[in-house]
Amino acid sequence: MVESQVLTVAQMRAAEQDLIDRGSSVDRLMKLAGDGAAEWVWRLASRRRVTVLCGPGNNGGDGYVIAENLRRRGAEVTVVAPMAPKTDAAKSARSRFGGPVVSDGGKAKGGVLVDCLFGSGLTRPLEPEHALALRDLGKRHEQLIAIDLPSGIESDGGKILNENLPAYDLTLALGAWKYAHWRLPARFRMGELRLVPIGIGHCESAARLIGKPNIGPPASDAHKYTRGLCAVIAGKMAGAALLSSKAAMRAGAGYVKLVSDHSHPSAPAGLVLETGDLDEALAHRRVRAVLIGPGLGRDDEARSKLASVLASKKSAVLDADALHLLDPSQLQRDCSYLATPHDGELEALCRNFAVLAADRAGKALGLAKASGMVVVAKGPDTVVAAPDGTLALAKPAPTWLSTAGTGDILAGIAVSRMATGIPAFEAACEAVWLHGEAARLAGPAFIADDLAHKVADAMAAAL
Ligand SMILES: NC(=O)C1=CN([C@@H]2O[C@H](COP(=O)(O)OP(=O)(O)OC[C@H]3O[C@@H](n4cnc5c(N)ncnc54)[C@H](O)[C@@H]3O)[C@@H](O)[C@H]2O)[C@@H](O)CC1
Ligand SMILES: Nc1ncnc2c1ncn2[C@@H]1O[C@H](COP(=O)(O)OP(=O)(O)O)[C@@H](O)[C@H]1O
Ligand SMILES: [K+]
Repeated sequence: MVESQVLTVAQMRAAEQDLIDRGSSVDRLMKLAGDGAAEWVWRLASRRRVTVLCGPGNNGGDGYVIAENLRRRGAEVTVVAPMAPKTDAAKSARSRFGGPVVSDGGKAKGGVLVDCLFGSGLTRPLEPEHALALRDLGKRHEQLIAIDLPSGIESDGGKILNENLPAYDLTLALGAWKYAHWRLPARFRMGELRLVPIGIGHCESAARLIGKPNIGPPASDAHKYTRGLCAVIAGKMAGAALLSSKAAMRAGAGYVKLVSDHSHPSAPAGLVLETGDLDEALAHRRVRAVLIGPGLGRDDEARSKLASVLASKKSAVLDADALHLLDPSQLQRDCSYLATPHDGELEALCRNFAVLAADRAGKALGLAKASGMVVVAKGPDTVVAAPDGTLALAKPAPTWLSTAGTGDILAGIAVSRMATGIPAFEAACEAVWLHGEAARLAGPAFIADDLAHKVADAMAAAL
């Protein structure tokens, strides 16, 4: 879906060029973008005075289109342009604006500031005088709207290039989402996000935004085995694998087995406990997916359990300690693996698989390619990467997830989705969405046990 694609600057330029090759023009796209954005500004301003801060490039050009649109509707608009327009499209948009343009925004104040200083073309930090002007104007306006991106943000990486820049109430993404709209720290400066369409088509290599999955109830002839049997392998810390099992029981699999040497007196009655030989448990033909890692430990016994899981050639979710113990040569060809590292585990895996990359998305993609595993690089802005280079970005999840045991829940959901028989990448994206939704439904200050219970409600929301 076009609305869920997330583009790099290079992909955005190619998509715009594609539209131009089909008969559009930069001026026409700028008019579409500016008029679409003006609609939002008009509503938010509701007759208050508007200041539009315009830069030298096409982001500034959008600003002149917005300003003229508002002026024609009768709004009181001032353009502040500390730099003259440089691109042909921006110059021509400037020439069509019939209102006042000042180069110094020292006196400008009002209801709404529209930031069109720089957009996706920003390649280096703002000059100090421009950063200062933006900061001062931000203080003198009641509400701030960023066009395409807040100025001072790097589009592909989501980095904030200048300190003390304002936070926005609304950011209007033009044509398509850029990475910065969904990456940290940029995301938290943008306020509400809205997409203004300009006719950008489907881009094959684009990353996608993880949205609500369409899961559906079990088939009319379903039974527990057709829905999928998954096995969770416990280790040293009994609680972690139990948490994973509780989440797995609520995430779609028809049958969840906890293979453990512990007694688990608080386990739900519906959870099947297996205490016998691990290789025998894994050999059962109905076991469709296995989870190993939560609470596993890192001793010889843990190492041997991991070796058994990998030797069984079952589809597997590898989490926590299993990611530290993993030897690249243990991964079997033609087996489906899903790894769920947090940043520390991702670092260790990248060292182990000789992957060099700067950010979480780059590391996840590099690791997926080098290992053949689907990688869920989890954190405040989780990404999912597949070995073929497909990338999916999660929308921000509640920060209450930053509590012990929530990763065990994610791994439990993931193995349950995998046990239903869907491909690992889809299982990973569904798991990330269900995990975030369960956290939303759990409200503030939940503990991992509460989160496991809310997985059923998250499933209900996806039906
Ligand atoms: N290309 C197109 O067809 C369209 C582009 N659109 C707009 O165009 C924007 C991208 O336009 P541009 O590529 O012109 O880039 P910007 O307007 O974001 O930046 C302008 C130019 O300033 C220079 N620059 C970069 N960092 C700077 C700094 N720190 N200080 C001073 N100068 C700096 C660069 O040469 C950059 O190209 C998008 O964000 C969007 O708002 C929209 O109008 C829709 C159509
Ligand atoms: N600040 C945050 N905002 C949103 N989600 C977070 C945040 N911190 C952690 N999470 C999520 O919580 C989970 C934590 O997993 P992990 O670090 O493995 O914890 P544990 O090992 O204690 O289970 C991950 O899914 C991660 O994406
Ligand atoms: K901007």
